[in-house]
Amino acid sequence: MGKQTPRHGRVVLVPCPYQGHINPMLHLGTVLHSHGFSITVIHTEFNSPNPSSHPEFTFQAIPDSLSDDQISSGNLAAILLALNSNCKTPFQECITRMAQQKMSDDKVTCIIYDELLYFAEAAARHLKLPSIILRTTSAVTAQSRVAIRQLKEEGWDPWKDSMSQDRVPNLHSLRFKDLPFSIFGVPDNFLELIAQMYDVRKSSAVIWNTMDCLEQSSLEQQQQRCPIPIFPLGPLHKFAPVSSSSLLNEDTGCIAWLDKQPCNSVLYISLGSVASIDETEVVEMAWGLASSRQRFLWVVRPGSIPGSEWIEPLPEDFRELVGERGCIVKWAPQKEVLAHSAVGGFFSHCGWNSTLESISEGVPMICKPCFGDQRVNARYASYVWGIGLQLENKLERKEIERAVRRLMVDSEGEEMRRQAKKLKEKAEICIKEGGSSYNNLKKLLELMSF
Ligand SMILES: O=c1ccn([C@@H]2O[C@H](COP(=O)(O)OP(=O)(O)O[C@H]3O[C@H](CO)[C@@H](O)[C@H](O)[C@H]3O)[C@@H](O)[C@H]2O)c(=O)[nH]1
Repeated sequence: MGKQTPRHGRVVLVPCPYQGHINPMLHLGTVLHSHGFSITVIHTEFNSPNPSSHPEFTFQAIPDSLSDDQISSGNLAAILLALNSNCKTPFQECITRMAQQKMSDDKVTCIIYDELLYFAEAAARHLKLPSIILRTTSAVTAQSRVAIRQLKEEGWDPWKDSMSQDRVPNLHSLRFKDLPFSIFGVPDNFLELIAQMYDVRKSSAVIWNTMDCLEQSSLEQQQQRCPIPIFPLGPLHKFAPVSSSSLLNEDTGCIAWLDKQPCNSVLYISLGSVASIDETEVVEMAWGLASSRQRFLWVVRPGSIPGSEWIEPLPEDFRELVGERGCIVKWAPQKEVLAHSAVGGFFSHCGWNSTLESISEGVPMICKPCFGDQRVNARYASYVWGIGLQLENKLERKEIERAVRRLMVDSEGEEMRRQAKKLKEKAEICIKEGGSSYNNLKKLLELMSF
């Protein structure tokens, strides 16, 4: 699709202040900017994105009134509910100020908000502006969140059954243990969030960072239930020129290290920006990696091992033993890493961005979901798409050693790599001219000429 001028007005983006949500929102912003929209990102003070990563956008912070105690509690559901009640007024005031300051040909024409920040929809209505939802998880996740609510209404206790291997009625690929339970906060908070997120009646459309080729039937089912149009535009990071929107500093030295490793020989390990892993499991992980005798690039986020600043719990003799065979960093340029020819596998928590990024580069996965939608993604990667193997239990060295060798050495891993390459090709077709995401973008742009 060629670039269009003149500009179509200003779109306000409202990202949820976590890395896995900021990334797809800013990628979407880049896509819209390349099609003639001016972009303003209105964000919370908490976890604010780095404006220098996108000099073509305008950034405006609004007060979020989160206390230090709330932030450090890690209780995501409570933080999100607080953001939704604290941010509506400052957000409205910010847009009103923008309207007073801007020229009339650059007025705000639309608000696009993360599904978790539904306050933006109420504010948009108050300001008489159209709003669009961005969904940053999979379509199956949406189906299964709604299923949790329905099961609850029918008298089941999904929290009690959260380790059950039984299949979920009407979602036959999933077991109860794959449902996207939140480990944060009380169930009632979680159910309230779900109810708000999927009440779409007052918005104009839903943009979804997923692809028809991955989730066609779930998307069709979602569209049947949804009174507004759904536009699957994934993978968004491939639609836009990749510019980093990292909240943490990326250690680019690991790319030089990868350059020295043979093709498909390195297992990349990362659990995303939120999940943590306890000290015992980290040590098990280390010894599992050591005895697998495979090369690895391991992201250990500072603070992600509770009680430690960084990798203090890793035994000294492990670090000596792996020597040149392993590289440990605090944060990596993940998309570049996954695209590197030396990377042959991804040990992932299966956050939706990581899953899409792995698929986009044809890299098979060892799936170790930690919470929420990661369980659904891990199940789909392993059981439905055949591009990964899932670790079902607490991390234990023998199981890790076996999994690493199955993926990186055995013919089973080769087969998953073949499957992953096929999905990569399908994803590439989605965003090319005539592909489903490409066509959906065209339709979205028509709708956005409000
Ligand atoms: O060293 C690293 C590690 C990660 N990333 C990036 O960080 C993002 C991580 O996103 P994701 O894989 O989705 O994981 P989380 O950070 O855990 O994301 C949260 O948000 C996602 C989208 O809603 C959900 O799917 C997850 O379950 C939820 O934890 C990705 O774009 C990665 O490329 C880096 O750039 N460098």
